[in-house]
Amino acid sequence: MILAGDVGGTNTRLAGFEPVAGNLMPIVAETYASRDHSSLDTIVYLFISEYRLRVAAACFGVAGPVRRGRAETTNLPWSIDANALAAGLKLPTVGLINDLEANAHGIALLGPADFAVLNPGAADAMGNQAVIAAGTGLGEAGLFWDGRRHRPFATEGGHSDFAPGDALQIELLRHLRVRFAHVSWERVLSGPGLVNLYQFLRDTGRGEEPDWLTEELRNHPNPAAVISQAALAGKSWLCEQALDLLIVLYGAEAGNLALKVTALGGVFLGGGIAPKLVDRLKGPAFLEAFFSKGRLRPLLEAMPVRVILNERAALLGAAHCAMQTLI
Ligand SMILES: Nc1ncnc2c1ncn2[C@@H]1O[C@H](COP(=O)(O)OP(=O)(O)OP(=O)(O)O)[C@@H](O)[C@H]1O
Repeated sequence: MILAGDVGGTNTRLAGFEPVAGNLMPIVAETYASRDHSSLDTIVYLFISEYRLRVAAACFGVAGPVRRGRAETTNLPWSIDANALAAGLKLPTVGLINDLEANAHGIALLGPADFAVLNPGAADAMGNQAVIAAGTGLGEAGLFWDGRRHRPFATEGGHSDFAPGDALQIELLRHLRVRFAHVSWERVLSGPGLVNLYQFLRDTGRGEEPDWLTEELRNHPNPAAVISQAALAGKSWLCEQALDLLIVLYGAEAGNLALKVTALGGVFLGGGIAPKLVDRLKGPAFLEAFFSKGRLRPLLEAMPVRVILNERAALLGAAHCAMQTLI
């Protein structure tokens, strides 16, 4: 059995796959609330004992930078050590990679039904690719095209400086600088980022917060979902403004990443938030922000842009990396 993990600030997804004729057949899968557990190791041993798995190879994609087989997860108080996991699993090695790198490995294993197309791009699109994923945090990765295949690499681009694009966003940056010494893209483009956008609009007098919303935001464990669901249902003008701003910022930063890796082979939106907002992402605001890069606009228009709808993309990518160690 191949054990794969996608370790995020909110969700830790684990799955067991059987390699069948070079393909990965999913056998068992489970999603755990990351914050309910003290470490990844605890969840891994729980999963293995629950399903009585015999693990031949393992790889985990984790939300944070990985250095020399170790990772401190950015939005969780966890330290992950590949050697300790390997010893616990009685394996010679365990793969530990960034979760967006795992996502990037997973893209080649998906089919057309796993994507929603936002921009078709050039018919002969080829070259580097990029993945950007807003979730609990903001992950970004590139896929270098070596002339024969794509080679994924992790970045920490989500922690680069937020660059405002208009007067409202300049005001947003000023507002957030009071709270955060460093205002990264993650502070405005993620689940907690949506809450920051909403609070900015509310606290700068852009609209009234009705009592029912105050109540829901106070009591709900997932305020980002409250805001986006109220926006999609047309129940709150303030929430709609916050969601509209998130969509514009998603387009702007996806375009920044696309320029940085010259992603003529395509840009992919991963993570848990994009699939919930596909209809909004298909509206004109996302692509307009993606394209609006001055003289390079035609280059961006040639790039295919797709949302990854399959929530197991990173798991598949991690499983694929683990399978390579068996060959
Ligand atoms: N309907 C929704 N609209 C907007 N945000 C949402 C919605 N539902 C959940 N979220 C937010 O999505 C985030 C979780 O995303 P995801 O499922 O990608 O988690 P994750 O893999 O643990 O994250 P990461 O890998 O970024 O650490 C949470 O911050 C949550 O508040």
